[in-house]
Amino acid sequence: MTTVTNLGFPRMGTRRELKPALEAYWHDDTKCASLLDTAKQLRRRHWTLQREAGAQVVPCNDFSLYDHVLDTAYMLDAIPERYRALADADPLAGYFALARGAQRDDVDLHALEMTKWFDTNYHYIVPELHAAQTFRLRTHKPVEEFLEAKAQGIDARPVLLGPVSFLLLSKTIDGSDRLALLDRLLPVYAELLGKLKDAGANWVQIDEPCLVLDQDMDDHVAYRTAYRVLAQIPRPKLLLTTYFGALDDNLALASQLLVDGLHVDLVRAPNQLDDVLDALPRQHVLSLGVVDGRNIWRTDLDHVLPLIKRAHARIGGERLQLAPSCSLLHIPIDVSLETELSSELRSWLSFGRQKIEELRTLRDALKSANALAALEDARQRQVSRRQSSDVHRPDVIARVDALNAKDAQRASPYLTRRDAQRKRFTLPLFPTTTIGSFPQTKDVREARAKYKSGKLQHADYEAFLQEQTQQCIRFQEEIGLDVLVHGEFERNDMVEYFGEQLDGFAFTKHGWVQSYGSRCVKPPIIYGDVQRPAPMTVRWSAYAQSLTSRPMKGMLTGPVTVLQWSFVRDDQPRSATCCQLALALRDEVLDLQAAGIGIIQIDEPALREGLPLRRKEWASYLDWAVECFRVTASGVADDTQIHTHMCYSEFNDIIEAVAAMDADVISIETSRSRMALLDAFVRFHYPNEIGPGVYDIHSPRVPGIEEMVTLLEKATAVLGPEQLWVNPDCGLKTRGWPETYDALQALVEAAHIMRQRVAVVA
Ligand SMILES: Nc1nc2c(c(=O)[nH]1)N[C@@H](CNc1ccc(C(=O)N[C@@H](CCC(=O)N[C@@H](CCC(=O)N[C@@H](CCC(=O)O)C(=O)O)C(=O)O)C(=O)O)cc1)CN2
Ligand code: MET
Ligand SMILES: [Zn+2]
Repeated sequence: MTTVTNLGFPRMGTRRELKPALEAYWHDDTKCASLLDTAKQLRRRHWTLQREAGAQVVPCNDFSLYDHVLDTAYMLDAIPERYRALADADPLAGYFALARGAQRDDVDLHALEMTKWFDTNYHYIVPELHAAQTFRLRTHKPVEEFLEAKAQGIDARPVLLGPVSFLLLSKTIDGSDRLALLDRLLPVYAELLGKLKDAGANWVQIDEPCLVLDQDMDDHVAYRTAYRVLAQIPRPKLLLTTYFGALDDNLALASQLLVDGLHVDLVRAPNQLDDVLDALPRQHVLSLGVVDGRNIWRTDLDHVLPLIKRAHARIGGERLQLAPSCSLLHIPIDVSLETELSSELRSWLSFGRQKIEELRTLRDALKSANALAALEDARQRQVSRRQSSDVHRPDVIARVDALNAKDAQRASPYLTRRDAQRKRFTLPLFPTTTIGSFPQTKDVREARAKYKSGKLQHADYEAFLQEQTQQCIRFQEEIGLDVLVHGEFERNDMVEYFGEQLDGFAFTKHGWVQSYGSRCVKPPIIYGDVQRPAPMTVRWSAYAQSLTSRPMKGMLTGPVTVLQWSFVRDDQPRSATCCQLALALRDEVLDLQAAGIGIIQIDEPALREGLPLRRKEWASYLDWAVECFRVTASGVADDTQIHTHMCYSEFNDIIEAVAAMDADVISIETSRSRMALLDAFVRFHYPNEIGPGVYDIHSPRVPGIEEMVTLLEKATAVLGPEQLWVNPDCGLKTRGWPETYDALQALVEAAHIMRQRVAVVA
């Protein structure tokens, strides 16, 4: 009979219980037992919840105290030498040191790199390997979590990150070939699988998400080798699990690997079903990802049921499993907690629990007529969404339709604008600025929490924010920054803040999704046509400008980033929604200009992560993404200076698109790479101005003046001094005031030194 399964569950808890437990332990390591106890309770609660919702197979080892890639590296003992003493003495402290670094007594360890998990807003820790890397089983976490579930009467299916994806998601520090380590890695996977079998596991979900990427011949050989070796040992059955896209040209390979079943993503890639059915070996189990693990909409069951029936007719119920498209890590847990949403909107939504319930309905619909009522209910929800006048706004559609090429084009070419702007602002060489946010201290967050819960009056909250903004501006003036910012104290998050003010958006109370470690975001939900009922940032920017005679930079989040970090409607192309956002933000840009704000920054840190996973789809994405940015930015006069900001980006592949954005100034993150990320701009002869970050804001460490001067010298060696700005890598919201004060003072001093050096040469 067809089985309802799940591939992974959020870890943080419906009330983010894991977050304070983690942060308490990081602050005070005597809280260790309490952290582990919270974690155990969460696992138990989540297994029970999934069973109650209808999952017959629930995952284990999907839980993590920080990140599952880090767990895998740690388990395999793939930890760099510098952490080893600490990890041996105190395994938990060693584990977190890899993720967060450690400074105490005689220990000073920096953290491993963190990067985006495929095209999600989740970040994983990048394992750091080298040519002489060896592996062994350092922990038995998957076995322990399997036994923990078993003790609770649950026969869970352990999740492992597969050996090939593990290597492909890692990096080597010596430039050696990651896949060359496979031979050494496989015996450890074999040992682990043997132990899982001994513990009683019948099946293991082995994730190889890299199978949806462009993979070359070497990668293919690695998959073949891996699963041939793992076929030769006594082990549980393996469900080879792929998600976030189509197998496409990797399908033949995936179906030939010596495993026992295959999971495919039919949400992102519904069209692959027939090919998958054709390729599937006769004994294989097939797991169909039919509800969207990446988004929060209820599934159109009438659309999905025929797919399932087709598979059922071909392979029968025994070999068929129904699942979310991917782990539910990327969505919140339970929509029934969102009592403040309108009941109509809520009826369109499905969070983790509801996704599993939908799978149960589908399973029931396959086998009996009893599910008719549930199907009809689901149908009504779709109809109500399709017909809602809240969703569909003819005036918005008309405005998008009326867009033309001129709307995406500044009035004059860059050099003309540059002259107009130089006349207007008379900035020195190496102008200094920051990226927008200043420390979001506990005070700021507490005041907002009190205001939102009604414990702080509106006027008092306003006065508090004004006070913060004033202090921030005084501080910037004192240390001598050239272009100021207001500090973003009024914003909870750079995306949520805008979502809260736009029509077509809804926001949740408990819809937290893990971004990295204990840090979460609450992505807004774009459910309808987007419109801006009133200016969003003008009041704070104008207030800030009124406090200083220096230029105040307006601060907006760009359309692509708002899109990328929200839950986006699935009833029209993402590009259409992005276009609506671009128009709403264009109006904001124009209102800022009208209010006298002459410099406006439009942040697009997520532009690059929105790139499709397959290269053949890049061009069409970049076309509309850049176009949307330009629609937002292009309405202004020549002497209004448009900045953009992109952090965590590798620019080599997309430099043409970045240039096509035609921002007058772009700030980027370059300090960790010691300016290496600048190479693309140099090679491309990027014509506009650039602020390469000279201060790594991800660490409390304060960079010295000379260190920043050295970075600026490097930049000046390859770009003209008149092209360069001086700024940190990103906003300062996660920093504290003391280090911010010292670091920015040093940054201004570094710019002074550069000005003198250039003047002497001239
Ligand atoms: N959307 C988004 N995605 C992003 C980024 C980003 O800035 N935004 N940056 C990159 C890195 N990701 C990050 C993600 C989250 C955080 C972060 O600091 N998150 C905060 C929550 C931020 C927030 O929304 N805060 C709200 C709510 C704060 C809160 O939890 N309030 C408590 C009470 C707090 C108190 O009394 O101290 C409550 O409501 O219970 C606010 O400031 O208003 C956290 O997890 O701690 C930082 C970086 C990539 N993706
Ligand atoms: C993740 S990019 C952040 C940009 C934003 N203006 C800030 O300074 O926080
Ligand atoms: Zn940034």
